[in-house]
Amino acid sequence: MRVHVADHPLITHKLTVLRDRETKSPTFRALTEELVTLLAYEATRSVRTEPVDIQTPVGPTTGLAISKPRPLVVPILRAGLGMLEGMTKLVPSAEVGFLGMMRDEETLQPVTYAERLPDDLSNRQCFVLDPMLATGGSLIAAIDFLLDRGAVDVTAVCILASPEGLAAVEKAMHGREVHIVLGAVDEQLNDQGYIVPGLGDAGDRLYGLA
Ligand SMILES: O=P(O)(O)OC[C@H]1O[C@H](OP(=O)(O)OP(=O)(O)O)[C@H](O)[C@@H]1O
Ligand SMILES: O=c1cc[nH]c(=O)[nH]1
Ligand SMILES: [Mg+2]
Repeated sequence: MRVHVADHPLITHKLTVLRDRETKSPTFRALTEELVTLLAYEATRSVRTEPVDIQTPVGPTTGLAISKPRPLVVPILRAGLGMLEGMTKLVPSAEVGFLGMMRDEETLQPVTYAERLPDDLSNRQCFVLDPMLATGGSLIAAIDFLLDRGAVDVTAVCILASPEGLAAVEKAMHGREVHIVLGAVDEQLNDQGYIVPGLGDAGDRLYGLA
């Protein structure tokens, strides 16, 4: 498993405002989108391309374009939805699939309540979006879902992770190649499975519903 923590003062600045409990939903949503755009730049570094012949106003040349089949972007509802716009701004040709998951707050186990993905993901590059990698249960379930459908290449884009969650994902992957791009790795999980210092409940802060 490859983990890349994006280290950039703009990301750190935006994360600080995002974490602040005084930051209200409209600003939280805007910052989430901006952060994803910065993280997506790194996450798409190995997006597959193919040569294309074009004519510039001056003459012919061969450039590179994102190859087919198109990359698949999968936001994990609800909080991952707040990251979708930032990602598709950068990769407008991407296809979008959806996974609805909620963590049972007693057991901390993920429950999948919705799925809308292509049946056959063989030969697809997939980008999973979820702001919070806490125990890792939701991300492990999402990645397993994609790999079981034949995805060959999975990159997760998360805003924050806990060290415990990252270790859990690594263990669950059994050497299968996944890539995780993060804004920061925080100190730890608390007894309720929240990332500390974290930013609280990302879904509630984006959408304001419990
Ligand atoms: O790593 P884990 O311990 O599985 O926790 C992380 C998950 O928890 C949050 O979703 P939540 O279950 O709160 O659903 P929501 O997005 O609808 O708020 C978050 O967006 C992740 O999906
Ligand atoms: O800190 C956390 C943990 C899980 N889900 C969140 O939204 N925040
Ligand atoms: Mg939530």
